[in-house]
Amino acid sequence: MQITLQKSDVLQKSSVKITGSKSESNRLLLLKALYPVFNLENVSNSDDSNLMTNALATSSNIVDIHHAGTAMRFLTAYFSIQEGREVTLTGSKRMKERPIKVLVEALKTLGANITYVENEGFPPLKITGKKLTKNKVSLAANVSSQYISALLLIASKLENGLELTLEGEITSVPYIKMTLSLLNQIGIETSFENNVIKVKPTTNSQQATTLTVESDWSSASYYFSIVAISAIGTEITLSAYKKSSLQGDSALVDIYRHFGVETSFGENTITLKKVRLNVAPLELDLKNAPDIAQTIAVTCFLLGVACNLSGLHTLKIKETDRLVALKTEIEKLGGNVEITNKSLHLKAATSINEMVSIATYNDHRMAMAFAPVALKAPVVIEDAMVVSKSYPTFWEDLKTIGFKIDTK
Ligand SMILES: O=C(O)C1=C[C@@H](OP(=O)(O)O)[C@@H](O)[C@H](O)C1
Ligand SMILES: C=C(OP(=O)(O)O)C(=O)O
Repeated sequence: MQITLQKSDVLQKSSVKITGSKSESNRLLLLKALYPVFNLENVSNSDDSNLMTNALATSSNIVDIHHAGTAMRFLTAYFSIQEGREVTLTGSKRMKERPIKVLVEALKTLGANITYVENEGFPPLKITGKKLTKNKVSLAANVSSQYISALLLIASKLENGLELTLEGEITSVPYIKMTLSLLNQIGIETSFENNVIKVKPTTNSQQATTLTVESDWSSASYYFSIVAISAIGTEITLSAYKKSSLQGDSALVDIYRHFGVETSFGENTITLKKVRLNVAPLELDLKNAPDIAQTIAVTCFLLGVACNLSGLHTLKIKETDRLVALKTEIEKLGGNVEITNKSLHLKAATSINEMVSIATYNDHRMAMAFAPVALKAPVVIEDAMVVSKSYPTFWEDLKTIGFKIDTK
């Protein structure tokens, strides 16, 4: 489905309730399968979390997780310890291009039985579950933090726990810390010192408790962008959020101050308000928050502000090569972008082309990051339902805050 977003005015004051974090949800769903003593509230209604729920519930020996990176990586570890079960874990065409060797090698070092069904180093995988007897492994930490989180999520089920040594520069660190915090919340002991993470084996004494997933900060980023390019005084209130978040993308609060957006915290809300017009060029390292790179690049383009974004080395192996996709689509709108393997450089734009058709490359974040363009010029978003990967009601929610959306 293709949609046309018409030039529209965001309501001066509006509010949106956003679904639970898909990162927190997919960790907690897996932990609940391992320790069925706790209840979850505000679980994400995203495709990726529904896929995770179904994959954990099925008894089928073929599990297809489509585009869901966290599900692919976390379930590789999960099925490795399901003794006596044989599963082929597969995904979309793109998933078969997203590397998984670092995780597979680490699990094999611990004793897992995993083979590649098609191409060496990539899904699909045939996993024969067994008891893993080793407890020490080193792995590269500069490719994807999801490999590390996957190992940590099963670590307390190994008879001697786990000691992970992280090699190289550690990428996406807040996601690793999120995993450790969630383990701690259900009573599992961990430590993270220098480049070594230790997880103690469980005593099976987890307390029954209810854990509430905070809403998704990456989804909130699109509203930060909308407020940033709106008139002074525009306010959007989002729920349910808290000040001490486990999600690294809560760095949005500091980052968008640069764009004249002030954030205030209510009891379980954040209110974003545009307070200042002048914006200086931006230099930013996003290695701790890769998922908001697209949002920020488009905000800068729409504000006519130059930016140099670094720390983007993981973007090439996500839902699409996000660096190439950003350059292509921003340039269709009239922007000037240079990219390397790990950075993006945008020149200050002076105008914007109308009725450009934005390709989304099976990437939810391409569709959502370019939606704010409509505030400057009418724009077409191709394959718009791609947003369901993380935020299925995105377009409905945009309508409630004043966007005009025509469906074709
Ligand atoms: O652990 C997670 O929930 C995630 C980790 C990040 O991936 P990388 O560590 O591969 O950068 C992030 O981009 C992804 O959307 C979610
Ligand atoms: C990269 C993402 O997801 P995943 O790696 O889990 O597919 C994302 O949601 O931006």
